[in-house]
Amino acid sequence: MSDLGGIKKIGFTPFVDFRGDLLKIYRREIFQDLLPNIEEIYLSRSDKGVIRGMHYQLGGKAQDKLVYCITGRMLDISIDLRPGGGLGNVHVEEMVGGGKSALLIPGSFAHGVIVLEDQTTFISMSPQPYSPGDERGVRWDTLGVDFGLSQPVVTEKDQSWPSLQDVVNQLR
Ligand SMILES: Cc1cn([C@H]2C[C@H](O)[C@@H](COP(=O)(O)OP(=O)(O)O[C@H]3O[C@@H](C)C(=O)[C@@H](O)[C@H]3O)O2)c(=O)[nH]c1=O
Repeated sequence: MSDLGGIKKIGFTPFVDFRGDLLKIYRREIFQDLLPNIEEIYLSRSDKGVIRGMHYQLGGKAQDKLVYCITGRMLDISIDLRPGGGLGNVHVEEMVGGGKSALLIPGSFAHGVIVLEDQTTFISMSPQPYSPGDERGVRWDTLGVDFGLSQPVVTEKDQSWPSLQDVVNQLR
């Protein structure tokens, strides 16, 4: 397990045999301090150019996420919203389907994905429930990163979040 400025990257060793392989992406024993119980699991599928996020839930409703890319390819984006030196730091991690690692993103980070290939799917597991009334966001095109997207596919909700700078100023 490696620490990427507050985000954890968890490596797995697949069990491989002549039929294919088996990858265990959650074991309570390994996650007992970080993610002892899973409350919700969802699967998300998107085509190339889709942007989801960058979402977070307020205070007591903050949602930790264990994210694993099953098929396709995507950029996983985490934004540090903890008060302190790292506030506003953006971490971009490319994830490929069937890869050997997952990311654990604490609820104190905003999270989103930028999808690089059609039929990209990922699984997300959380120990806290989705709480739409407590959801907030950061607008994807204010992160200071050029994602080189020619035709972004984004919801009205996600296009109308405040800029990263505004969110940072609010949290300072
Ligand atoms: C995420 C989520 C959505 N929904 C519903 C609400 C809505 O009708 C529909 C689509 O919701 P959204 O547009 O918010 O879905 P989406 O933009 O995919 O939101 C997700 O983005 C990724 C990057 C994350 O990190 C997640 O935590 C979550 O915020 O699904 C749930 O019922 N439970 C959930 O946990």
